[in-house]
Amino acid sequence: MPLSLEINDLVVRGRRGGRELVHVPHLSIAAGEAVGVRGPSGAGKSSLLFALAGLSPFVEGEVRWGTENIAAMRPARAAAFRRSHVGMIFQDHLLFEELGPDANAAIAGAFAPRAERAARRERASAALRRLAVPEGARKVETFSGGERQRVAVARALAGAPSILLADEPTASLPREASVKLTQDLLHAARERGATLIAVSHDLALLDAMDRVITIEHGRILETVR
Ligand SMILES: Nc1ncnc2c1ncn2[C@@H]1O[C@H](COP(=O)(O)OP(=O)(O)OP(=O)(O)O)[C@@H](O)[C@H]1O
Repeated sequence: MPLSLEINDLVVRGRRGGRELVHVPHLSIAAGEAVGVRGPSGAGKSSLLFALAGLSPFVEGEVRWGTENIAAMRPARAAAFRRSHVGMIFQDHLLFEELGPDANAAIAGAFAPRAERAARRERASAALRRLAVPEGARKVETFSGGERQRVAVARALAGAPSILLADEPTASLPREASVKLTQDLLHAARERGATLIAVSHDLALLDAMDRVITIEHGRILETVR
């Protein structure tokens, strides 16, 4: 189910009573929209992304996905919401080095009920094939940067998410590979009607988005369509 995002009076802090890392008075993103987030290092882009995923412990205000305010959820509820709706691609991938691509991509289903586990494995394999990740039992520790990035994308897609949150998904990839990954990511999001929010410095990626938001010092400076 496609989900829109509505942010109201969002403040993210690194610790209780600490300084504001992010302050967004208002932001609306339509269901199925693809939005890029850019800004200098330390601007608060990752902090915003984590808050959107309900992964920041010190938030005030509303982060409403559809009718649900993830900023007000207890950690266990937020985790359940993420499992059902959110696919995340982290800046440093966070892969399990000792496992192969299939196990990595399907990992979130490891503790799911049997039927869901099978469905997730199926979607993980389909995503790996479509992203042309080398098959087989090789551990991902032997994978190149681009291959690892594609495993991380496949893992995000394996949960059939309605929300895709990506932190620098094309970082450190050569131009051709980053263009391809951007296309794959957009295609996967559009196919599902998923809302895509991608933090990036990559101009080609930003250019491919419906809208680009610029953040500086934790504040939205401008929005360009
Ligand atoms: N838990 C925390 N406690 C205190 N400060 C934090 C915490 N997490 C991040 N920060 C600070 O908040 C600011 C924003 O960090 P963030 O990682 O969100 O920036 P970014 O825009 O994603 O940067 P980059 O492009 O370098 O990844 C930085 O100054 C960072 O040092």
